Amino acid sequence: MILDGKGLAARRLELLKEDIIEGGLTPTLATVLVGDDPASHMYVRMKHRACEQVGISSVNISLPEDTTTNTMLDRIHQLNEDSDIDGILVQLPLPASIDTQAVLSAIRPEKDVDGFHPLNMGRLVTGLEGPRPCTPKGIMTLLQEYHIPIAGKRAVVVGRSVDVGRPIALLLLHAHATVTICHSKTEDLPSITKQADILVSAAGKAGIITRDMVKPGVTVIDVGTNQVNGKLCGDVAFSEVEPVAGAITPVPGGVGPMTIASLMENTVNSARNRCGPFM
Ligand SMILES: NC(=O)C1=CN([C@@H]2O[C@H](COP(=O)(O)OP(=O)(O)OC[C@H]3O[C@@H](n4cnc5c(N)ncnc54)[C@H](OP(=O)(O)O)[C@@H]3O)[C@@H](O)[C@H]2O)C=CC1
Ligand SMILES: Nc1nc(=O)c2c([nH]1)NC[C@@H]1CN(c3ccc(C(=O)N[C@@H](CCC(=O)O)C(=O)O)cc3)C=[N+]21
Repeated sequence: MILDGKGLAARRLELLKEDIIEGGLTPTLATVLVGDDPASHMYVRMKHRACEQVGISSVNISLPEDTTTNTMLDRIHQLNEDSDIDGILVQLPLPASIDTQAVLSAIRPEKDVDGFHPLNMGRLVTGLEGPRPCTPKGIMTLLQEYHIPIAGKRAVVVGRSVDVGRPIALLLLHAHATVTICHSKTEDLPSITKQADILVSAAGKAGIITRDMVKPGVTVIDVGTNQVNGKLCGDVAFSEVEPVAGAITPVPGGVGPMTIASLMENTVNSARNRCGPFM
């Protein structure tokens, strides 16, 4: 079975559009984009297009590659103070000269639609309500929509980044999976991935998950977005893994659109909570 993230995301955006109208909400998202990496520009454009589609106002702040951490902090501060702005997204990665953690920590937690602020990360660890990182949130929505059993199952996450690997491992743990996190120092990766009932690959390495590394019937979530000869492909060797998998996300059309739908949901939640913080 193919897990159709593109279709599900489109349905979620339609529902969100109705929620915005019914709630009389006027959500506004601000994106901050530094430098001229074409992929980052494309992703930010996609986010603004989704905003337009659901009725979220959006503004983009583009800054040059040589922007300093202090200038970034000033801009974040202005957005924090601007009562018209509900959500702030700083497109990652930032140039190496900018202190990413300092920037993410400067965003008011109530406006942190990526869920990357340390306070919101703490809420994620403890299981308190709060904005969840968009890609992991989108993956959980996809698993729930397709009624993939999680409780008691073995989940293996390949990748331990702060934005994807760690938070998806925690969300799966909260849903009562038995979770293993793998990374570049993991020894004998195939022996671990073969145990997975749910395998999430967020390594950013085209084709690292092959047929011999998975158990028949596994649910495969492919987060990877890799450019190979000008073509977008995931971490999973799709054509050989798909026949043995019970369910699998395609790239494109899987996790990516769900990430954007989650961002829209987090922005609307911020607008709903405008009068008070997340509880
Ligand atoms: N579709 C979407 O919505 C999104 C897609 N992405 C994509 O997902 C991928 C991962 O993103 P992100 O988490 O930010 O990337 P990072 O580069 O920050 O993290 C990659 C992780 O994978 C691990 N890793 C790398 N190579 C291997 C290997 N051969 N075996 C085992 N583990 C390995 C690294 O280990 P170590 O820690 O030891 O270095 C690291 O923990 C990228 O392709 C990115 O473009 C990201 C966000 C959203
Ligand atoms: N602060 C921050 N938050 C993010 O959420 C964030 C980020 N920075 N930096 C980069 C990554 C990457 N990311 C994607 C979003 C959508 C698609 C997506 O929709 N992809 C389409 C394909 C697009 C195409 O055709 O190339 C798909 O998979 O179907 C992919 C990747 C969000 N990220």
